[in-house]
Amino acid sequence: HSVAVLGAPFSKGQKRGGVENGPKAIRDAGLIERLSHLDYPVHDFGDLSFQHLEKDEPYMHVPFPRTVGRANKLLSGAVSNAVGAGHTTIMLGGDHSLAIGSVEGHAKQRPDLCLIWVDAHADINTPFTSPSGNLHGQSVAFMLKELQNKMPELPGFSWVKPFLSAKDLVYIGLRDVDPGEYDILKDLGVQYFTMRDIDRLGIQRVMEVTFDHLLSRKQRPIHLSFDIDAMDPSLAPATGTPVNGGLTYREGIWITEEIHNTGLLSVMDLVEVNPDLGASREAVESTASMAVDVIASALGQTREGGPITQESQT
Ligand SMILES: N[C@@H](CC/C=C/[B-](O)(O)O)C(=O)O
Ligand SMILES: [Mn+2]
Ligand SMILES: [Mn+2]
Repeated sequence: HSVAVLGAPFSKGQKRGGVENGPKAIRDAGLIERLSHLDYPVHDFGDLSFQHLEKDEPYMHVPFPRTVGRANKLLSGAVSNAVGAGHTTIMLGGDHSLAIGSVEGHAKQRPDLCLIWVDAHADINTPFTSPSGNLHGQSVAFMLKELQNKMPELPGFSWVKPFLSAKDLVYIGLRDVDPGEYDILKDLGVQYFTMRDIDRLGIQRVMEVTFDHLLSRKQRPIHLSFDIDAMDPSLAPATGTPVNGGLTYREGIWITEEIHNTGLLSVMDLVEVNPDLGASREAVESTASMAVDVIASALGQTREGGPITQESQT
């Protein structure tokens, strides 16, 4: 099958300028060229253009709700079309509020999808539990059926009907979870692996348990929502909410190689690359290059040159 690349230059899910330049930074790091070496056609759909609404007062302490809601409605349609056309779709962010549109649009085509959220953060605050009000820290709360009665009617989001069950979600890389998020994760029994869990179990076991949890009853499409801040800040410094003690390069690439090997990857988000936040040009380039490596390995690029075969895994 073919690959579609879709840029989403958007930043209003949080307050730090520059993340809207993420798609360009990732492209400038050679994404399309790298994907051209893989064995299927790549269609670059370019970048979506988002309207910034003039009147968009905060709701409670949540900034730009209508702008974020509108952007995600547009993105949902674009992702739905790309998946419907048979493409494995790569969405380049932009901040992580874009996952609302990306996963919702994917679920319109593949309602049986499961979601693997690789991130230092859980992004599962409601407007009531959020310490910042920033919607990039609330994305998952809009998706979950079990949180429907905990969510207010946010202006701009009436089009979003919760579509995901807590059992269809797994987190990998958590290390900065707010108290309200912790309560939600525990109440809903969400399967998650913190960085401590990864140190205890090792990344191979984490992926085995993840796939057993999500795929053992039946194989189904995977939505991988990869926040670049899951990686250790030494590897991805140019991002809005860096947290020490992140994934090593090899852990990050193990995750994406294993997801590729399921043959079930359908949509991948790569978000939160903010080229304005790198302390140097090298810092920006290493962050964007990390993003390209993560995407390329999720799409089949291997470290041993050819396809990863059974014997090479022994
Ligand atoms: N939990 C914090 C941080 C949110 C982080 C969002 B990110 O994972 O998309 O970077 C908040 O809700 O403000
Ligand atoms: Mn995130
Ligand atoms: Mn994050």
